[in-house]
Amino acid sequence: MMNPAPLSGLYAPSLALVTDLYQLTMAYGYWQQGMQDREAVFHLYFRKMPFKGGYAVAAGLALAVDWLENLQFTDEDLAYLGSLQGRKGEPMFPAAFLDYLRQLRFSCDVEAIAEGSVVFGNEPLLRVRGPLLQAQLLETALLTIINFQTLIATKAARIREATGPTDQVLEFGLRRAQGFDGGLGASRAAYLGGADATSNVLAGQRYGIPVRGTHAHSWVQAFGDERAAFAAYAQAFPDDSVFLVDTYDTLEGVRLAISVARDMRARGHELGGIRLDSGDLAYLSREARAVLDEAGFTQTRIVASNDLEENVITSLKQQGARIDTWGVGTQLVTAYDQPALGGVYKLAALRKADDSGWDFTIKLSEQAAKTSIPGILQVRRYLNEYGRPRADMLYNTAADLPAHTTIVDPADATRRLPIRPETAYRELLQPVFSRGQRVGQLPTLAESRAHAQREVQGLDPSIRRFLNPHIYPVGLEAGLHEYRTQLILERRPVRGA
Ligand SMILES: Nc1ncnc2c1ncn2[C@@H]1O[C@H](COP(=O)(O)OP(=O)(O)OP(=O)(O)O)[C@@H](O)[C@H]1O
Ligand SMILES: O=P(O)(O)OC[C@H]1O[C@H](OP(=O)(O)OP(=O)(O)O)[C@H](O)[C@@H]1O
Ligand SMILES: O=C(O)c1cccnc1
Repeated sequence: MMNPAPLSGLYAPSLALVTDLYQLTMAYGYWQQGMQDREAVFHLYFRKMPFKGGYAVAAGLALAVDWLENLQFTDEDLAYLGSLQGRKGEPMFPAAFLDYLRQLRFSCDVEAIAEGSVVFGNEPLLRVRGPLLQAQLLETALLTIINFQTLIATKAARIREATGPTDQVLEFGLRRAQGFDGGLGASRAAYLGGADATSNVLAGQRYGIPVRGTHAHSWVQAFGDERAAFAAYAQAFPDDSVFLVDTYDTLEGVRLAISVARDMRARGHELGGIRLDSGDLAYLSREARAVLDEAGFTQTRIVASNDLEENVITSLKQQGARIDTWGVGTQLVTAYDQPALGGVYKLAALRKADDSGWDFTIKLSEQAAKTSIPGILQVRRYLNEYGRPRADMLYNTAADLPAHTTIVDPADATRRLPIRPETAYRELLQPVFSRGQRVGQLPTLAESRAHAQREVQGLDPSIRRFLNPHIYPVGLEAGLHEYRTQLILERRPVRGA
């Protein structure tokens, strides 16, 4: 089926108010202090791997780019901000500041990891460098977009891992999604992460995702008689019919589907498939396959749905289920077992007030893993002799990199991985905006999807497994590790015994 070109400009006109109030109060404060143009560097990253998995799939960059390109405060936005009042009834933001916001145009540098890339905890997916006020203002929207997209793309990749590469995965989640926007975003991310199609028609129009579907139980109920319902559906879609066979008795439903399929075949049409939506899907699919094959319908597909997710799919496969198309809704679009990715956006460097260099900043935490990483970071992915990811190193691009680098595990500094100088690598953060202007072309959604599949398949199976996956090594370049340790020691209050 040909798909029309996707619409662009999802976030036009500007959605500048997709932010938390505190971003705007800080912006006002920076402007008042004359700090608005101090150059700053922020990193967006998550710490804990979603779904206790071994990898995540980066997603959302194209949406973030769309939002950034359209970013400006409209007259309506400014009128609303002008109407906000403080506790004593005074305007929260003075007119001069609103005028400043009116002329504000996005002018940051953005580097990002391509959508569909496999990523791990602590790695900046995005690096923003630019005027402090602006770079700070982007935090909430960037996190909203990247957190959700990455979460759902990762869930979809896991479901794809369970089904294997040749089965079909249909995303059926819209009705159970967190609202229209949640459903639309989830359909995009699910496709990027490995789903083949969606039932969500708006996502088909917006993003060019193939749309697919079967029919509901209500269709059968409306006819009362299953055979009549199937025949009527076949009349409407003689070459695109999938019959839902479990409204009354599943195996009887399969026999009726075959009876209608024979009539269809006599008229030169083939039944596309049947759908199972309840009961023991392993048993019923095996039985259905046997009956279909026996009747000569070996190409008729078996679609299954009913609260499916990667563990159930894995179990069904192990039980010899003969399902070749998986309809997955609730568990995928809501990321049911982990409904949020905890990505953060942290300030890592600030130009000195006298412009004589950088101050690298750090946020301390009781938990060592939560202490931020200072610097202007790049992620270098070292590859093994087969071109597969071996280990990732975060390093500060503003410091010299020695010829012989060593990766230090920030959770346990005694764990070190020396890197031979000839080891092949890729730099994952690539320019997307330079001073607010786009750099290069973004891949299409279908290209990012293909990239995701190559990336996940390029990982060692020990990292891809669901149960206690092997932890992929991600560490700090030794010099950066030492510098960070020194900053922590300088900042941490010393308490005597
Ligand atoms: N053979 C199986 N092994 C493991 N899990 C299965 C198997 N068959 C179905 N499931 C899953 O078990 C869960 C519950 O299935 P069950 O048949 O009880 O569904 P249900 O929704 O309660 O049934 P119904 O739709 O008839 O009310 C679903 O997530 C389903 O995908
Ligand atoms: O189970 P999920 O993974 O969320 O997949 C979507 C579900 O939505 C439909 O059920 P619903 O009962 O809403 O309608 P139906 O009459 O079409 O089955 C469909 O039959 C699936 O079971
Ligand atoms: O087309 C289907 O079979 C479908 C669509 C949405 C939800 N459940 C099933």
